[in-house]
Amino acid sequence: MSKLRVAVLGAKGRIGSEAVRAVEAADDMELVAALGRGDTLETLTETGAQAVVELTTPASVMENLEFCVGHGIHAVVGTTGWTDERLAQLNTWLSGSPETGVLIAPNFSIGAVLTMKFAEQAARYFESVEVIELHHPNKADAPSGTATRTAQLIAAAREKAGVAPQPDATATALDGARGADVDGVPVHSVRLRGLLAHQEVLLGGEGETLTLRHDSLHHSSFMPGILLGTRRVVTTPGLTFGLEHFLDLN
Ligand SMILES: NC(=O)C1=CN([C@@H]2O[C@H](COP(=O)(O)OP(=O)(O)OC[C@H]3O[C@@H](n4cnc5c(N)ncnc54)[C@H](OP(=O)(O)O)[C@@H]3O)[C@@H](O)[C@H]2O)C=CC1
Ligand SMILES: O=C(O)C1=N[C@H](C(=O)O)C[C@H](O)C1
Repeated sequence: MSKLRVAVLGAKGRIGSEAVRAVEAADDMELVAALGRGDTLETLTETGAQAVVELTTPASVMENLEFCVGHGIHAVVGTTGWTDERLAQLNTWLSGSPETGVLIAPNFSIGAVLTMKFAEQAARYFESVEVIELHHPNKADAPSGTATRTAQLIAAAREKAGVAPQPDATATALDGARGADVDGVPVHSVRLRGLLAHQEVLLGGEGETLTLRHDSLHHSSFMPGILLGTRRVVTTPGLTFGLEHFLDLN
């Protein structure tokens, strides 16, 4: 069987360099390009890349995806910074290339995806919920894409269940003391040397609390998800948001 021809964008970065090694080690894939900043995207067509793993920066990802989708190259995207406007733009590009698949995964770690799903399930049973994400200090964005997605899922589940806004009697606060407000869910960002990528979802009800915690201890934690996403995206046209859609969860 012929191998899937895969390219990595952001190949010199923290996660991109790990992805290069993971693709090289996968029996069913061939790494045809490993591109960094300044490298030409034409390399993707010249090398016949069928799928791209996009791990760059929010400032670069849209230009890269416009090229990939425009050339019918499937994409697996870990880069953060997704807004409704960006998703609409991407869908417009995809409508002009209906056989192309794009997976955007706020987090490729299976444990992190499950944490999001568990938080979504638990959200309607508790009065209060707050998210704390903790990352290495070189991370460019806050809150993390994972925390933003987690808060959005929680908020949607609570709205669907008709849960009242959570209690919070704060009358005065220093700017930022109560975190960022993501759809009504407070999200707190910690940046600390020694950490990689961690998240806690704190849920509180009458006389009890539930804490969901996930820790990515090494960039290898993201690789099974990247490889799974790459294998699946080539047969899944259109936009898929979240690795959970490829995990056969019910
Ligand atoms: N979904 C997930 O599971 C995960 C997502 N991420 C996300 O992935 C992104 C990258 O993270 P991380 O590796 O830590 O960041 P890094 O800064 O270490 O890596 C990004 C790399 O992309 C390069 N780059 C920038 N623009 C381009 C471009 N146009 N073409 C090719 N390469 C480019 C950068 O080059 P230069 O240094 O010259 O700027 C850098 O080498 C972030 O958005 C992060 O949040 C990270 C981990 C897991
Ligand atoms: O920048 C990182 O490191 C990570 N970014 C992603 C995010 O913002 O959620 C995924 C993971 O948390 C690691």
